[in-house]
Amino acid sequence: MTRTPAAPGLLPAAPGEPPDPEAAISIRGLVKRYGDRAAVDGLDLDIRRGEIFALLGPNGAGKTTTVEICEGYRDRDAGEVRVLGVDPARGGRRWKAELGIVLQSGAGDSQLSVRELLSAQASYYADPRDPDEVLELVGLTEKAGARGRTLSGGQRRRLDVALGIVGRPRLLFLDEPTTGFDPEARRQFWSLIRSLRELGTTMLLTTHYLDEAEELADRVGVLAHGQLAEVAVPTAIGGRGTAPAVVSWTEDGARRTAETATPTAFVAELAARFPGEVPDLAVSRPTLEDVYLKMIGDRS
Ligand SMILES: Nc1ncnc2c1ncn2[C@@H]1O[C@H](COP(=O)(O)OP(=O)(O)OP(=O)(O)O)[C@@H](O)[C@H]1O
Repeated sequence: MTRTPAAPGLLPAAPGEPPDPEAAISIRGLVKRYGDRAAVDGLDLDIRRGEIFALLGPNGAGKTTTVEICEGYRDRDAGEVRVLGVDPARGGRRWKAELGIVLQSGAGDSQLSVRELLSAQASYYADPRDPDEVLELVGLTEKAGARGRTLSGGQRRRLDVALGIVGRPRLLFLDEPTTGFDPEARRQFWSLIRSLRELGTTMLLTTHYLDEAEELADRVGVLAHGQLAEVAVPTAIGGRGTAPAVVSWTEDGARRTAETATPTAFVAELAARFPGEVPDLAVSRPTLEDVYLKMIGDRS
């Protein structure tokens, strides 16, 4: 099979070819059945080192199953999987130490202080990050002495992330990381994730927040019925990059809209009809949420 040249990190997974040893995660023909139902049904996926990859999909699509197989927590029925070059079914302690896992359920109920929890976690690793630096990175320095159970929901999630990264993982799994965050906390969390990317951490993110995927991910993959419907950069998925723009404005007291492939020319013509500003002018393209809902709808 020939591959089309693409920018690094954009090559599609190649069904039928062996797993890519250079990839952070390489999956070929993955199948996982529960009874006679396939939760994952022949999945091919490569996640490049250093990228943030968002795995999207409706409830029950197979995201958690896929991620837990990659983490070594679930077995598989068929297919090949390599995570940092190792089959997760046979991953030992050294391999596990290179993974960071931020689960949905927090670790915040402890009687230990935030710093004690982090120091305890750091002690499991050969080359951990300095717990105080991690607290700074996640914005919890002021809570270092607080007991886990006294933290707010958003602070607990930050603590979860801190626990996930203190071992200096090369690959970080983030499962619904910002559920329950207020808008400001989400923005702060996003900037934390970007800082981790700059430090070279590969991240696999599962989220139901499409704006989050759009903000953070280098590529997104849409999973439906245990198969990948599409993998692309967020701006191109579902034909977004070439979809017509929708121009809307107010004229004669009514809201007008028009679809056009040449919005610049359209707006120029429109501008010529009005003496000043075009009232309430807006130009939009389909959002990631628009195309995602269409893709999911087409497959249900
Ligand atoms: N331990 C299990 N036993 C039986 N069926 C399971 C088990 N775990 C998952 N399933 C089924 O496999 C399918 C995929 O589940 P999975 O948890 O991977 O989906 P998901 O994409 O992570 O969903 P969500 O967005 O709701 O977390 C679902 O139909 C689910 O009911």
